[in-house]
Formats: sequence, structure tokens, C-alpha cells
Amino acid sequence: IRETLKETGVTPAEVFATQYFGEISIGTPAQVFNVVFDTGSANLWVPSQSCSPLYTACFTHNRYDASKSHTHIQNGTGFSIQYASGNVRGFLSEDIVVVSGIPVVQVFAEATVLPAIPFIFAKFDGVLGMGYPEAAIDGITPVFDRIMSQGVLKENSFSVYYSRDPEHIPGGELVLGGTDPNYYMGSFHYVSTKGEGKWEVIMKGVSVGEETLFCTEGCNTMIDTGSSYITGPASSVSILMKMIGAVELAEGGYTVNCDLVMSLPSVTFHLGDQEYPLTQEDYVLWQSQFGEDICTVTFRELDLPPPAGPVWILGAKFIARYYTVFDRKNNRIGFAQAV
Ligand SMILES: COCCCC[C@@](O)(c1ccccc1-c1ccccc1)[C@@H]1CCCN(C(=O)[C@H]2C[C@@H](N)[C@@H](O)C2)C1
Repeated sequence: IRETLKETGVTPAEVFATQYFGEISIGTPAQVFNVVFDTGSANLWVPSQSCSPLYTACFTHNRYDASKSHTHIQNGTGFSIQYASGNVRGFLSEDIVVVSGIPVVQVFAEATVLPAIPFIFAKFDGVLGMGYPEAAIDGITPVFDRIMSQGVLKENSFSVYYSRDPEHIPGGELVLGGTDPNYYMGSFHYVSTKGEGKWEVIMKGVSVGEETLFCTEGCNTMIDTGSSYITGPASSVSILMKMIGAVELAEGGYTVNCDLVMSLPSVTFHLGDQEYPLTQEDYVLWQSQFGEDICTVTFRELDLPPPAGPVWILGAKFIARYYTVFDRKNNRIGFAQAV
């Protein structure tokens, strides 16, 4: 069951980075929304009709109108979800949610407080968490769990393809219940999740060129479809950036001299029994702005406080190179070469 993902433009800071999202509908008659399918969270929320239009981010996005859906079930419990960028608040409602043609009766949040930063930059309306039930706020059963319990999927897994070349190839594809051989080559190699109800694994090392410099003792790593970039502890990423000659920009983020890009080393992530290199083509964003070339490096420093951190986050840039299957049946994540 396929969901074609769309994707939008790229500029330096993460909020302008590549955003991947797909369409769902809620209610009868169907109200359509674009959502990020996010393995880093486990709740569904969309902007609410009762969000004050004074919230620009609500005003500029599709809003769910309970009064217009005759399958809406009232709930009203308060809801708040915390992201790295701030939190989204609202209240719970229940209605029919359709993902890739599969209808489920789903408890979700109607957002009534949506911070302008970053959501005025969102090309999507809301977020559909693809995380484990253990990570769900208010113990709400996540959408994918409701779909699995219908017994309609061949496999209890989902796969993500993110296009590396958005200008020429569609943004991506989410497959519920299997993989799409059109988008990967070769075989899958698997890494077990840490078994704490997160799409998180133990990475065995991070190398720059031939040298394994970081995470030599093993480190927590999240495979996150809802992040654009690759983030790591500031102590490691700052050294990594110095090694490739990247300089930090004012608004956050790193750039390199475009003339040097071709000589940059690969950065390799050691997961399970495989090494996953990203070449400079994978991790440098080459753009021309106002006639001059800007080469942005898609690594970011992110220090999350314990227990969540220290953590590396492999986001869209990694998934675009390595087609990823999230296997709930075997609690493992599989990677294959993306087309
Ligand atoms: C690949 O597509 C990425 C989608 C964009 C994500 C994002 O770039 C974004 C950009 C513009 C407007 C809103 C949001 C955004 C903000 C919050 C939730 C979902 C999307 C996020 C910016 C802040 C850091 N970041 C996360 O913490 C993300 C990490 C992830 N796991 C989420 O839980 C929050 C990514």
C-alpha cells in the first residue's frame, strides 16, 4: 500500500531544509491533510478549525473542522507534545483517518496552539507519528498499530524511500506492509532496535575517511524519518566539521568552500555488520543563490539531555541514500542501497 510523498525546496537552516510529507484524510466527508510520517514521534495531530486565526501557522494550513464531519467523536482531553523546536498544544478528537486507502478509527489531536516558528515554514499541515506505542503521549494507540491490528498488511513493517533529486524524481514513497523493489538495489541488512519502544539502534562507530573517530564505544542512534539532516553530539560534530574544513554560519549550520567539495572525505556510519558511507555528494547541499554558489553541509550539532541523549540522529539525508524498512514484527531496521 503506497503513499506518494511530496518534498519541497532546500536552503540553509533546518526549517527550510528538505521536508518530506504525504497526504491523509480525516472525517466524513474526507478532509485532506499533508503530514510528515515521523518515526521520531508516535502521535497524530493536525491544525484545528478552533485554532485562533491569530496563530499564523494555523491560518496558513489546512484545519480539521469537527462540525463538518459526521463520523467525528467528541473527546476534548487536553494534549501537548514537545519537539526539539518547541511544543504543540490542543485537544483530542476521534474520527476516521485514511492512510494509503486504509481507514482506521483514530484518536488524534486538534492543534489550537501552533508556534509560528517553525510551523510557518512547514509545507505540511501536521505530523503522523510512526513511532512505537510506548512513545505515544496520553497512551494513545498510534495509527500504524491500528492498521496492523486490522490484519490487512502482508508484513507488520513499513518502508521509506526519500528522493535524493527532488527536482527530477518524485519526493518519495511510504509503503505500509512491505518494501518497494523499484526503489532499492541489493539485499537488506538489519540492525535490531534497542527494544525500548523507539526506532533507535546502537551504532558501532562513525568514520571520517578511513579513521573511526567517533562513537567507538557504541552510541545510541535514532533513525528518524521526521528529521531532515544528520545530527550528533556537538563534541563530535564540531570536530567532524573542522576536519572537513566547514565553517559555522550565524544562523546555525555549516558551509564549505564549493571548490573543495570534490576532495571531501566520506563519512561512514557503522550499523550492525555493515558500513554505510555518505559521500560529499550525499552530505553537501550545493545551491546557487543570487548567482553565487553556497555549499551547505547537512550535519548539525544536537545535544539532547539524558536520558534521550547523547544521541546521533540519522534523518532524511541518510534515508535518501539507504532505503529503510522499519520492521515492527522483528523489532529491527533494515537498510538497502536506494535507487
Ligand atoms: C524529513 O522531513 C522533515 C520534516 C520537517 C521537520 C522540521 O525540519 C520542520 C521544519 C519546518 C517546520 C516544521 C518542522 C517540524 C517541527 C516539529 C515537528 C515536525 C516538523 C523540524 C525542525 C525542528 C527540528 N526538527 C525536529 O525536531 C523533528 C524531528 C522529528 N522526529 C519530529 O519529531 C520533529 C525537524
